[in-house]
Amino acid sequence: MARIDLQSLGHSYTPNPKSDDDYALKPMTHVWEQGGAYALLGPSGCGKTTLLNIISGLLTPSEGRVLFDGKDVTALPTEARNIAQVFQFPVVYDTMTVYENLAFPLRNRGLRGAPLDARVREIAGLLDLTADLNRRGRNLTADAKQKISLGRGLVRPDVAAILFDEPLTVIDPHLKWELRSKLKALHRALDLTMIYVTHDQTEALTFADKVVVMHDGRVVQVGRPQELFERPAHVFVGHFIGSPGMNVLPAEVSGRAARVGGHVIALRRGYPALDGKAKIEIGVRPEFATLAPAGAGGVPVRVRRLDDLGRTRIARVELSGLPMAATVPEDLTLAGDEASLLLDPAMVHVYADGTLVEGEAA
Ligand SMILES: Nc1ncnc2c1ncn2[C@@H]1O[C@H](COP(=O)(O)OP(=O)(O)OP(=O)(O)O)[C@@H](O)[C@H]1O
Repeated sequence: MARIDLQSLGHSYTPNPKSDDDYALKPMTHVWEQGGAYALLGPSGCGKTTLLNIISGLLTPSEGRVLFDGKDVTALPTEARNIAQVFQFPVVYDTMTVYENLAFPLRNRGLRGAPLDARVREIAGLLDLTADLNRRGRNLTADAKQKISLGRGLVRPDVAAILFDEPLTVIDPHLKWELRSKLKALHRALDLTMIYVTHDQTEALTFADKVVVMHDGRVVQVGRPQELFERPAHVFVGHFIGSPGMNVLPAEVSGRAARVGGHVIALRRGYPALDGKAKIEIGVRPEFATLAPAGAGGVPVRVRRLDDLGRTRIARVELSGLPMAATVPEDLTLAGDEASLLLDPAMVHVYADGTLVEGEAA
């Protein structure tokens, strides 16, 4: 296991980058703590694979350094980095048994006899593969093969880190949930540094203690799932995480008030004069915007639609013509399309050019 330091790390696929746009990974500094469960989350093309390939040694960064436990590994190839990787598609030897597949990475490291046998059986047990140990790889389903790939990634106790690149892509939807929870349990049981790349927020939020959210080649927030939900550091995080995502509205902010289309919205924190050139917005998640009968206080809105999402009902409303989503309390009945929106001031955040502005505490 290792702590991984990324120091002023950036990558451009073009030889002489001139502007930020030329970087697939904009220069950043970040620490992956030893034993942590991290997810690298972001949409297609945001730079996840580029970053993962730099950590694994498949790609040499155009700028900056990668350190494993303080040792500079930037120029070392994958084989010299002592990491395990699990890819989207299973890597399983068809002619070998499940046991041999799991034992293979250990044998390669010189392990033999009882310690090898104990570790193979431990990992097989954790992945529910004990009954399959004597079956050949070729006779297994895609799901089972990917479980073995996971096992082969997890089996070596001495790895600096295990890198997972969208490992559940080929897994049947109903098994995904099971494997996701299992990976989380495996992380607890095995105390390994794990980095899990995905574009799927559910996978990231269930697996990781800390999620690194990427957007357009930049790390926009590193935080626990709850922090990403309650305090998105960037409007992108607000949109990307949550369903529906955070409401973002253009606003004028001064002191403890935001003005949106002539209505005043109270803020928990105070804001100094904000840069006149920046685009100022407020963001509030639907979970912290509650619909109430017209005249109940809050800001007046027009209800356009109610969506029943099973456990909750979401209202699509307009505030001064701006679309928003809000939570509908179970017992609310509306007469007509006029209503009020009650916003939790502690959960209304202010953004300048997309980035969270820290207000002054109450
Ligand atoms: N070998 C390459 N040469 C030039 N540009 C590349 C290369 N690989 C990736 N890119 C570009 O770098 C950017 C980041 O790509 P990357 O594959 O790292 O993103 P990603 O988040 O992993 O996306 P996906 O989930 O689709 O794999 C994209 O604009 C992509 O087109």
